[in-house]
Amino acid sequence: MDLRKLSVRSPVPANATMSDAGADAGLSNLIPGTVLEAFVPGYGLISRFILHAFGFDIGIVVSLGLVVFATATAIRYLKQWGKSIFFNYLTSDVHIEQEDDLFDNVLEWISQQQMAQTARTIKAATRPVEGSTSEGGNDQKHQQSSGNGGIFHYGQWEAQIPPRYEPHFGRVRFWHQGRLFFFTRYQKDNQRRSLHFSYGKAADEEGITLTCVGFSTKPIRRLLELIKMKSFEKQKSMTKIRRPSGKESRYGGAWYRISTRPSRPLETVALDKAQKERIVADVNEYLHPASPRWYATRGIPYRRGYLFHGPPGTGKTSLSFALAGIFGLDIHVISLLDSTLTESDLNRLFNSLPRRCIVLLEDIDTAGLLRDEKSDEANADADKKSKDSTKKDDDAISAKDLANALKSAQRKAKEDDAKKGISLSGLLNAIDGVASHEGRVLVMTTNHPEKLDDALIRPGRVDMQVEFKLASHAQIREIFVRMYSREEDNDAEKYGAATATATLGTANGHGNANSSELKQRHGKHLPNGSIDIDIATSAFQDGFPPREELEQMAAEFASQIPEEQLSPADVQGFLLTRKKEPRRAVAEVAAWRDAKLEAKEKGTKVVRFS
Ligand SMILES: Nc1ncnc2c1ncn2[C@@H]1O[C@H](COP(=O)(O)OP(=O)(O)OP(=O)(O)O)[C@@H](O)[C@H]1O
Repeated sequence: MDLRKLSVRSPVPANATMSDAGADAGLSNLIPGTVLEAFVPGYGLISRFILHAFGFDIGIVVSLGLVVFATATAIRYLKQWGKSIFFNYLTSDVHIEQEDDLFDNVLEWISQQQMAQTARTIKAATRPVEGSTSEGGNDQKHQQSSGNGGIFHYGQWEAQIPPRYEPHFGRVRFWHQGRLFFFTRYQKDNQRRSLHFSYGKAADEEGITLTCVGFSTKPIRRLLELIKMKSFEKQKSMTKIRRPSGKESRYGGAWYRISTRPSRPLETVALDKAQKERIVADVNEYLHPASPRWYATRGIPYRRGYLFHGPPGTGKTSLSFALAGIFGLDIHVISLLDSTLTESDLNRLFNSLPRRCIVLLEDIDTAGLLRDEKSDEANADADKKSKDSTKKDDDAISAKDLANALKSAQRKAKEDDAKKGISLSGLLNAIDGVASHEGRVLVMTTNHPEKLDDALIRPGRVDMQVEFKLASHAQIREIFVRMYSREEDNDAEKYGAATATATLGTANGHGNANSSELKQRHGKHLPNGSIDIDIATSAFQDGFPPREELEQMAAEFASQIPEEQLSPADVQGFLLTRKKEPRRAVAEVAAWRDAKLEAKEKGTKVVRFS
C-alpha cells in the first residue's frame, strides 16, 4: 500500500488544529488522534512535524502497529487464560519432591523418552559413573582406553560416556500408551531457596509435577508404578547407601544418598555357614509382612537390633552390606565419630528413616559414650603429672601451677567430649525414640564390646550378638578360592590387560614384561627361587587353575597362616597385590606371614614386606 498517496489524497484542512491535522487525516481515522496521543505520548507533535516536513501522515502506520500489538496481546492473553483454565480445571497433578527417590526414577525414565531427545531446550547432565550400568559394561570403550602398554586411562574412559539429556525447567508434553501427559520441572519457591543459600548451599532444590488430562490422578499413579518397577528392575542388584546430610543442610531431609553400589553377595563374606544362616533367618523372619502384627499383639516394639563385634577387618561392615543386598534394603550409615553430629541430629535421623531399612551404627565404642571414662583418664593424667612434678622439685612448682595444670587438663577433656556430642542417653533415646518404632534393622558394630554400657546392649536394643573372629583356616581357604575362581576370571577377561595394571608397582603389573624380567623382579621377593612365579604368571595367562588344583593351593596357602592371628582383611590385602598369581601368593605367604606377625608382636604398623 502506498501510504504517501493516501496521505496526499487526504490533505489537512486549513483550519484544523495541529493535533487534529495528523490524527484525522486519511486512514489515520482508524484510531482517532486523541486515542493515539494517549497511547504514544508526544504523538501529536511528532506526527505534525513529519506531516509538515515530509507531507506524510504516520497515523496509519501507528494505528496498524497498535492494532497488531493489541491483537497479539489479546491472543496471548486468551492463550494463557485458556491454558490456566485447562490446567486448573481439566487436569490432575502429582508432585514429586527432589528428596524422594521417585524424583531420580522419573528423571531417568523421562530422559529415555523420545521427547527428551527431540525437545529444543534440554539439560545435559554428567552420567554418574559409580554404580551406573555403564560402568564395566562397555568392553569396547575399555579397550580403547587401554592404550600405552595396557594402562587404563580413567579420564579417557569416562569422557566416552555420553551425558544424560533430560528436560530442563518448564513444561513439556509427552504421550504414553495413547495418553497425553505433561512433565513440569521447577525450582522450589524463593523462601526455601533463600534458606538454602543462607546455609551456603546452591539453590538447586527442585520439584517435578506430572500432569494428565482428566479428573483423576489414576493414569499418573499407574505411570509412576511402571517407572518404579522399571527402576527396581534396573537397580535390584544394587544397594543404596545413605549417610547423614552435611551439617549445613541437616535442617530438612536428613539423609542423602551417597552411592549406589552392586549388592555384595553373602557368599563373598567368609563366615561360619551356620552363623550366617542364623542371622539371615532371623532378619528374614523379622521382615516378614506378618511380623508387625505378631509384635503388636504381644505388645513388643517392632524393632530388631544386632551387635557385630570383633577385631578390625573381620567382616562386620561387609556382612551388613550383604544383608542389605539380600533383603533389598537401603543401608543408612551413621558414624558416631562424626564430630558435627549432635543428639538432635541423631534424633532427626532416626525420625526420618524409611519404614524398612538397615541402620548401620559404626564403631559405637569410640563415640562420646566413653565420656566419663575419658575425663577420668584426663583427671588421672593431670594428677600423675602433678605428682611427678611435685617429686621433682617441690619448691619450684607452686600450688597455683598445679591447679592450672589440672584445670587445663579438665578443659581439654571437656573440649574432647564436646566435639563428640552424643551421650549414652542421647543414643538410647534415638534408638528407643517414638519414631524408630517400626521396622528398622539396627546393626551396631564395635571392636571393643567390653567397653559398651550394659544399657546399650540389653535385650530389646540388641537382640543378637555376633562375634567376628580373626581368620580361621576355613575362611582363609574361602577367600583364596574366591580370589582366583572363574567368576573373577570372567572379569579379568573382560578388562584384559588393563586390569593387570591396577597393581602397578608390583611386578605383575607390567603386562609386557618377558618371563626372564619377571623372574628377576619376583626373585627378589621369593625365598625359594623365582621359577614358581613364572609358572604362576603363565597359569593366569593360559586360564585360571582348575578348581581341584585351586582348592589344593588354597589349603596349602591356609596351612601356612596360623589360625586367628590375622584378619580376613589382611589376607585379602595380601592376595589383592597378587591377584593374578595364585602360585606366587602360595610361594610368598610364609615370608609375608612372618613379617606381619613380627610387626604385630612389636606393635608397629610397618610391615617389612612388599
Ligand atoms: N569375613 C570376611 N570375608 C570376606 N572378606 C572380608 C571378611 N572380613 C573382612 N573382609 C574384607 O576386608 C575388608 C574390610 O572388611 P570390613 O570393613 O567388613 O571389616 P570390619 O570388621 O567392618 O572392620 P572395622 O571394624 O575396621 O570396621 C573388606 O574389603 C572385606 O571384603
